[in-house]
Amino acid sequence: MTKKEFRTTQLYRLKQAQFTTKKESLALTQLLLAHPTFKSAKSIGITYSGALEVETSLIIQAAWRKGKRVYLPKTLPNRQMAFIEHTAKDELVLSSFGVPEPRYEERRVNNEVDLMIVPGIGFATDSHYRIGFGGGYYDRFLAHYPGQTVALVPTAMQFATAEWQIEPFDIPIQELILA
Ligand SMILES: Nc1nc2c(c(=O)[nH]1)N(C=O)[C@@H](CNc1ccc(C(=O)N[C@@H](CCC(=O)O)C(=O)O)cc1)CN2
Ligand SMILES: Nc1ncnc2c1ncn2[C@@H]1O[C@H](COP(=O)(O)OP(=O)(O)OP(=O)(O)O)[C@@H](O)[C@H]1O
Repeated sequence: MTKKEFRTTQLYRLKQAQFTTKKESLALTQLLLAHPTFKSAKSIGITYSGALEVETSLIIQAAWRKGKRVYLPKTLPNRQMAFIEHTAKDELVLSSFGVPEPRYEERRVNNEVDLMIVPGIGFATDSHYRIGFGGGYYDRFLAHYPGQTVALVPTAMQFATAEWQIEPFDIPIQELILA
């Protein structure tokens, strides 16, 4: 299947499964918090979640409580992203994608966080390939990212093998945490 064809059917599936995904978010959050890579990370990159995704606000709060620094992506022209530090007091703006994003501030950029929690809409549990909403933001970003990558994968996003086409620029995720 082309990525475009896969996205069409997968977004429909995720809409049907959205309450199950939200329920699975709590268990996935607990698995992440117990994970050695998360425990040892001093800085994490994460997004605020959309309606079809694993809920991330509890992860962000837990990371702050444990003294970690939290970075959110600011999307930039040419499908680039910069990760900007997020603290409890700063205000966010709704991006065109529909999730809260920070304002760009050069002195708060860190594109080399210890751990990147990567969103997506489908993950292959054999090869760890992912497919996202189609912006190509993470493929571009991960090509130059030196840290650890992890994804939280609810049942509706799990595929034994990739049913979509894999392209040369696709980058597998190091660790999948499965609901
Ligand atoms: N919660 C969350 N935040 C995230 C992502 C994500 O997957 N999840 N992203 C993961 O990458 C980035 C935003 N991704 C985006 C993906 C597509 C479009 C976009 O412009 N879509 C067009 C149609 C796509 C196209 O160009 O063909 C549109 O909506 O009109 C924008 C942002 C950063 N933040
Ligand atoms: N490393 C890269 N360099 C240049 N272009 C890229 C790179 N990675 C992806 N692209 C471009 O981005 C487009 C979208 O890629 P793809 O369909 O894999 O997005 P995605 O992984 O689903 O989205 P996202 O990473 O934003 O969640 C591709 O058609 C490709 O042209």
